[in-house]
Amino acid sequence: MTASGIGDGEKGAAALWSIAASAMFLWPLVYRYFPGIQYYLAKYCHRLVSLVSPYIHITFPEFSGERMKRSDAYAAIESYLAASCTQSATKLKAELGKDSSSLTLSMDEHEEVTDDFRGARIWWTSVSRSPPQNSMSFYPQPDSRRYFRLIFHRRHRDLVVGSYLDHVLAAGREATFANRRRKLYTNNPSNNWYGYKKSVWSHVTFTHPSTFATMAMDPDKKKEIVADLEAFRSGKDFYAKIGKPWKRGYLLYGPPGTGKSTMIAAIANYLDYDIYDLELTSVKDNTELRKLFIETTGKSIIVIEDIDCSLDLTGERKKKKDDKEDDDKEGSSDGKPPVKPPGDNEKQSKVTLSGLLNFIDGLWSACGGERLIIFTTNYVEKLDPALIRRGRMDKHIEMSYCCFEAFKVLAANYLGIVDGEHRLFENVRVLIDEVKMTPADVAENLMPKSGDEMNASDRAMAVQTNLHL
Ligand SMILES: Nc1ncnc2c1ncn2[C@@H]1O[C@H](COP(=O)(O)OP(=O)(O)OP(=O)(O)O)[C@@H](O)[C@H]1O
Ligand SMILES: [Mg+2]
Repeated sequence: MTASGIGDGEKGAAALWSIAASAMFLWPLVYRYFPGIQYYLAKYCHRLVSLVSPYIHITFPEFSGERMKRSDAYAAIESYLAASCTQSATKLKAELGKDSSSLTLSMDEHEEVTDDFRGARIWWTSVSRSPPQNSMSFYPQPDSRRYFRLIFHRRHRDLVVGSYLDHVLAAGREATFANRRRKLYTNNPSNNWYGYKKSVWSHVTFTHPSTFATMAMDPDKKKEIVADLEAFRSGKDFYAKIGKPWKRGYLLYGPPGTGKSTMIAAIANYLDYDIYDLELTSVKDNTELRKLFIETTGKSIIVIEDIDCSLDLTGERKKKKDDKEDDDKEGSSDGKPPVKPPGDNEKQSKVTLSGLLNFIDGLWSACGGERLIIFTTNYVEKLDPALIRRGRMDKHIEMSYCCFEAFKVLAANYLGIVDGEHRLFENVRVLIDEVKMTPADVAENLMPKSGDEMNASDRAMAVQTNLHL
């Protein structure tokens, strides 16, 4: 019986091996004649599993909206998992944290962690799928697609969908904001020759030290600006109530060296916002401008410096042979002038004034909210009134020559002289109103020139001498 049993077992094993070998042999043939079979097999297997499995899967892809924009939900989940679940993860990735001295850990790809919420156990997996590689292609391969997968038991469905996901998104957003290092973005030049571009913005960490305390300007004006920023920051409900998108436009105008760029840095530091420094002359057309806008995040400042140099507002439009064909639909009909980058006609940007107006307060400008848009110019009178009317540029701030109050701030910053207690201050007070000197010029005179050679008095004297000239 034993012998016959062994014999049957051997026969069974042999039969199994022969079926497996036949399957292995036949599979390429089946695959060849029914190329879509893999898809159907996977589909029906999945259906079968979901019929018997009590678990529900939800995926959160990194890019949504036809890959136009990185998903906020994905970013929030990434931060949430980094903050609350990395203890149990064994594969982690590290990045520099907010102050650049400590490292922030987050979940690496293909890692799984668990989370517990009001008695329910939840599994999170980070997945990355590479697209099929085409070794013969001249074009760069697209990036891999990443997503988070959430798995939980059916009986927790209401809890997870109703409360847990809200909790994850809220905690994740908070963690993102607390951990982030502020960024200074600039727009990448238009598509390269094969039309492929990874991201419309590139960034560096924003570390400008300017603050309102170091800004040299009339103190009343300073207070007014700070109050305006405060009202904006806390005005979410108010903007919703009056039916306006949560954004505000600032126009900073004045001669060179009066602190317009310094003011932008001070505003960003005060509000703790990112800066998007938009180089308009390298934007190809209105469509690209809109794309750039969509890719900006909330709590940010969009800056266009020297707007008078970016847009030709004299109305003279260079006629090119192929102008008609090339004109952007939105821009060509209104006869508004295009942006003229200096020099190179071939690469001429086709952003129009109407495109820019749309960018500031068209329908798209409402995406996201909590954004300041700041224009700077040396020649406010050159700008089209439509561009700077209230509603687009809500607050006009004149940055002017150095007044005595501003000088006192610079003296305190550069020389450590507080409350105007210096014998030369009376002379400066009289002279500074007579001579137009920019804060940049005053600051340069107050800079120590060679180590400790020059003391505070000498530097104050240098300012006075310059005022006499
Ligand atoms: N109001 C100010 N308060 C403090 N520092 C100032 C001020 N204005 C100018 N400065 C100093 O002068 C330098 C140049 O100023 P800034 O670049 O802000 O001028 P700007 O108005 O942007 O000039 P431009 O029109 O040429 O761009 C700054 O680095 C800063 O040190
Ligand atoms: Mg500037």
